[in-house]
Amino acid sequence: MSSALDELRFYGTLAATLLGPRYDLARVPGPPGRPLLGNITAVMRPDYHVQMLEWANTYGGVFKFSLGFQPVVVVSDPAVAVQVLGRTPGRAIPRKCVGYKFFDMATNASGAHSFFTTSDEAQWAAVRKAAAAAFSSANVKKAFPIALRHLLLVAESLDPLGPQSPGNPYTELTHHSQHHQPTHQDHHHHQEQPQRSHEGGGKKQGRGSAAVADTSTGDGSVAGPSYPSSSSSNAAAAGAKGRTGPSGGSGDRSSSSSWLWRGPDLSWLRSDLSMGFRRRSHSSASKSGSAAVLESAAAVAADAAEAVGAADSTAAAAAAASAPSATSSYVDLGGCVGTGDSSLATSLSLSPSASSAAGVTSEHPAAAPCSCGRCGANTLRRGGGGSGGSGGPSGPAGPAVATGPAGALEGASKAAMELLAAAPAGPADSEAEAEQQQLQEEAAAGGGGGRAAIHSHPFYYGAEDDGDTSSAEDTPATHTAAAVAAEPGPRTPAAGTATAASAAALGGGSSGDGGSSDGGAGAGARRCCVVDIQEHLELSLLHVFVEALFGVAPQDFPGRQVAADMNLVLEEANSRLKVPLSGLARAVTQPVAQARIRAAQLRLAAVYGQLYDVIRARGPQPPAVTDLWACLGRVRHPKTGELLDRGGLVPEIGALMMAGFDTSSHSVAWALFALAANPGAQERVQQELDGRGLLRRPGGWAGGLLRRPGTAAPPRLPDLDDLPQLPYLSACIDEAMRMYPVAATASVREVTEPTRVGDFVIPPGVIVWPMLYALHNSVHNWDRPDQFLPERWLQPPQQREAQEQSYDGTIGGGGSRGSNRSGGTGAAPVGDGCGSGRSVGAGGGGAKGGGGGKRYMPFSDGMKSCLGQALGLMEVRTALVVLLGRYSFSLDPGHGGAEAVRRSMIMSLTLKIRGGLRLVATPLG
Ligand code: HEM
Repeated sequence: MSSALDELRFYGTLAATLLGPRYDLARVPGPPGRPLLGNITAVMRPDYHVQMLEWANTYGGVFKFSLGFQPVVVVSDPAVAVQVLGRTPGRAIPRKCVGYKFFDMATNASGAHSFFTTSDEAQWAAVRKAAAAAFSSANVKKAFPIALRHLLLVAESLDPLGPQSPGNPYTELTHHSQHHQPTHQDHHHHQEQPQRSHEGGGKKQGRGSAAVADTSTGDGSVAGPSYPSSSSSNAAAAGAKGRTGPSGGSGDRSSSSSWLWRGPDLSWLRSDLSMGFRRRSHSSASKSGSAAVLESAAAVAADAAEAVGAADSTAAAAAAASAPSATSSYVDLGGCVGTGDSSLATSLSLSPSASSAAGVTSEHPAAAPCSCGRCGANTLRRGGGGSGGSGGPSGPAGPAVATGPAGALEGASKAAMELLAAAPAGPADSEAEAEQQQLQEEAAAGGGGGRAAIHSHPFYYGAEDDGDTSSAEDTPATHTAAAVAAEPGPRTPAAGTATAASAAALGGGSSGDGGSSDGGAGAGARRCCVVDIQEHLELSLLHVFVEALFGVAPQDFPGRQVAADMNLVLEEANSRLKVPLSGLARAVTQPVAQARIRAAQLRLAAVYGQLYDVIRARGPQPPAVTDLWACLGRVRHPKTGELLDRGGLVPEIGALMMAGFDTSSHSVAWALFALAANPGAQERVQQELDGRGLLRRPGGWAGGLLRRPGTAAPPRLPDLDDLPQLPYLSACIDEAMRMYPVAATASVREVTEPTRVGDFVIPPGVIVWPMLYALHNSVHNWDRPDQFLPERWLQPPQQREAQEQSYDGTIGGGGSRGSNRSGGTGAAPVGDGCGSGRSVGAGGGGAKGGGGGKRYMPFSDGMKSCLGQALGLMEVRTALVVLLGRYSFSLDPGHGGAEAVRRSMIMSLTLKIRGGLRLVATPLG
């Protein structure tokens, strides 16, 4: 109700302003609007940023549209954008972040503002200052091994036929995402073209093949049956979409509308709003989730302080290594979760023994197909193989198809298995085996030496030692070792056999780099897997966030539920942002949907509250401890001087979480999309990785015919110093972030006093919106903006500048286009391997607005620019190095081509792909 009053008050003020003195608003060009509605109908689309870009191309770098009575001035002129964003508080134009009040929905349940959503409150300055210390390059360095570990696990999970680390939380995503739940968007596509399956389609292609282009024509040439539409696939999709909890449709990432179209789903009523963190062990199973977390919090804080005080980093590593092991593994939630049969809360409280009693396994998940008979979890879908290996129609999806390992084993030719088993191990084997042995020894020793940095982290959130007998393999440390050890190459005999057998069963259908798109007699037996990469990245980078910045082990964190809830709430926030008073209207017309969103909000708030408890339980920290949780714990209220209480800190925790994983995960997803759609660029990245030993190399050969699976040499693990040494990869990242700046609509401001924006004097109350998507894609700012051209970032700065001048558009009267880039060779990059590459932009004279301009600012600019830029870039680069070093990616033909994917873009705080980004991941080597 208070937010409704806020809205009414806002429009009252605005009306008074507009009836007052005259301004230049009427002179600002823009699309004609309808009486009363203005342009609401034009922007009531999930990809409204595309509409804004069209208007920017038509009306120029400063144009106006209206949401009912609310005028909005959109800025894509670089010089004016910089002026509006304000580089320093003193020079900033007076404004507040009015649009962002809706995103308070995602940061807390009470409607209080967080620092992300304000810029004028004193508390913003206090929190920003405190949090900034946590994003130092030293802390980014500390976060690197954590990010690497999670991303290795993600990489491992993309090859479900390969060995999996026990409890790899991403494997279950992969396997669920073998099935595709048609989204509303898909229905549109399906109307346009024959339905298709991802199931082993003979038209799957590998690197360099042209089939992606073929499918982008939407000609329906990809053979295969229709998507599964049975309840089993619904259940699987529910899992895949993170609908793990009682929120019903909340986990469906396809769109907020999806759950509306599905009709009322009252399963959320069974919600357990408390959603405590997961219990850790047998003994803690009787305690509340929070209690279990809090119990260990003090130990973590002690470790942290001790680590800081320790004379060298070895001591810190030792402190972490000596932390008792986590005693619970991720529970394979199976396909049943999200069907309403069991809530995540219930699943989370399963102790390891209970898990195994329930059939939960930490073995290769494919060895444990869900027995529910409905969800079809763990059945595999493969491109270029199986029944579709020869280009013929593939078998129907679902549990009935023996596509899992059992089926693979059954179907495997015994002779092929023997041949593969008998093939001599090449040098790669022995090397890799030695490496595996080393890793296992390290893991057994609890980290230390060599790659110990990966295995240990001073803030590793160890469980209490309660005599639990769970294996130490469950610790994140050994996950890393296992993940690395599981790189194709050395295999345990069982896994190797299964893989070989499966590969044989796949019949040599090629989706590999041979480019044979029709399966059949591919030179190497390849397997590939269709994954919703967005989902993997969201969850893994959320885990990185909580582990690196809050010192909370992901096992203790309901990551899938949080990601799903965040998606739901953010989409709602976006709709409210566009349509005035829509929140009020929806509360009346869609009470069930609104209640579901409210439930998600409350769950999120409960999670933030638990993180607050963790911070307080660890107690005050010495100034040398600069981890985010410690920094936040020190923030004092600017007026009272007291430490921020729960009401003050919870919204800030929520804001940081909101800002901290959605952005980086979708930046990676967009880069992978761009590279999947541009196989030539992808190959060049991989050549670059190869040059630094970061690419998985082909393995040995069996009988001269088949590449012997399991013999590929694992790539070297990247270290932080590798990241800036990959110029072509950096260029691809820059280009992907240019075309798809995830925080595309960030930076919405309301001017609070008469303000000059470009040539126009704008009255207070008007929303001024420097729109990054339009800035990055406007024809006025870029040559061929709709083309993915990494090369444009490789030119020497001077040449680039000259080129920029040559297509210096009509906006800004020849103003400078400070070509900031995200690192590497960019102007004035800050720091080292984790360097943010932040530059202040090569502003030149003559730009309209007088401040110079930057036409590339994916992290925004000015006093509210991204705090986590260095961390975010490190995550993006690490993810791409790890994933592209092990797989080649192509678009799932089911998407209907690259253009169709682009048409599925939605803006939901961040730019994402409705229904997920499905990529075919084909192991290299
Ligand atoms: C590639 C990844 C990322 C991108 C593209 C990105 C982009 C942005 C952008 C455009 C803004 C400005 C929003 C505005 O103008 O209101 C912003 C703000 C912010 N970002 Fe990021 N971000 C990324 C990663 C991160 C990470 C990993 C964190 C860590 C927690 C983070 C924390 C923040 C915070 C706290 C703010 C608000 C600053 C303030 O309001 O003063 N970001 N980000």
